[in-house]
Amino acid sequence: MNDLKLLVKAPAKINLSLDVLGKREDGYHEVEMIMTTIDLSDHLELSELRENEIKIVSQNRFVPDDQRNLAYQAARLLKERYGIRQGVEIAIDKVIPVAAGLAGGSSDAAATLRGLNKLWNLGLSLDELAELGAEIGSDVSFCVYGGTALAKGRGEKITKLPAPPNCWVILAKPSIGVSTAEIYKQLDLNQFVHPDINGMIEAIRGQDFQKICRLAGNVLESVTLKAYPQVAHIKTQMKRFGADLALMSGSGPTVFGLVQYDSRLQRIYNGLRGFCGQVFTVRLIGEREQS
Ligand SMILES: C[C@](O)(CO)[C@H](O)COP(=O)(O)OP(=O)(O)OC[C@H]1O[C@@H](n2ccc(N)nc2=O)[C@H](O)[C@@H]1O
Ligand SMILES: Nc1ncnc2c1ncn2[C@@H]1O[C@H](COP(=O)(O)OP(=O)(O)OP(=O)(O)O)[C@@H](O)[C@H]1O
Repeated sequence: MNDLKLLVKAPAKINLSLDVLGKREDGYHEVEMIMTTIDLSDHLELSELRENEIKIVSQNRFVPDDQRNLAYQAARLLKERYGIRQGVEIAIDKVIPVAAGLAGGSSDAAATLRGLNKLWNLGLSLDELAELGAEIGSDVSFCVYGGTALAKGRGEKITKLPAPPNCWVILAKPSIGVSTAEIYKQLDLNQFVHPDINGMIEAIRGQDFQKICRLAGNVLESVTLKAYPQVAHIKTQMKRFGADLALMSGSGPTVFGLVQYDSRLQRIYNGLRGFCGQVFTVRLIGEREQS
């Protein structure tokens, strides 16, 4: 039987910069990334259950409905850490493509942490939720805060940044999924040029759209573009159709384009729709939402 319900939004992220500094002893890589949230969101409905269980409901067949789901792991972590005996049903209306490089699962986990903090009156701060999030996955801490940030360490050390200048974001995802672990594993640290992260921070602070486009870079492209030539093709076409920037997000395979003026949007969208599985046109969110 259901009692209280809460709706929570879980927005996707893109990486404006993604640099890898080296491999760590724990098997992870030391990264420096600039991440920003975009207006493409999953919607979660959290409902109290009388039974002491975590139930995942989703219509999307690629979303696991058991402990493999990152939202499940978030609920279990809070239950164990704070001795919660109540159950919860987490209904996930999946909008963000799965295994796409857009942190869909991580954002669902972060939204679950934020939502259950309210539903169960835990009184945790965003910083505390972000620290818990790091136990679930490297992108979860950023997703707890949202907005725009520099992420260091294995991705969990977050420094807030201002929102980039407003623009359109075109997302193009070919119909393949990419394993993040596999891409990191194949990365050759001598095979790429490091993006200028400090320059990118300056460009964001200075609201310089052209400089942002010039300095954006993702070293994981050195692996994914070789392994999946269709991703490289999308990048080339997106630029050709008129995007100011075309870059892969995370470990891919989604490519995002930034476009400042509406006049070019339709042309790029139509061009990509011709050959690419899923195409979305959205806005940057850029600013943190209040918890
Ligand atoms: C590619 C990005 O999405 C960019 O935002 C993140 O770096 C990856 O974040 P994520 O999917 O939350 O990653 P996790 O679930 O923590 O890790 C998945 C796998 O990716 C590799 N991994 C991840 C993060 C990192 N800094 N170094 C790594 O080598 C590890 O093999 C790990 O087992
Ligand atoms: N809530 C969830 N939504 C989608 N996938 C999930 C979820 N929980 C677990 N997964 C599993 O995680 C895998 C990666 O999915 P996800 O959409 O999070 O990847 P991603 O966007 O590439 O993540 P990142 O950008 O953080 O590397 C999926 O194949 C799926 O099995």
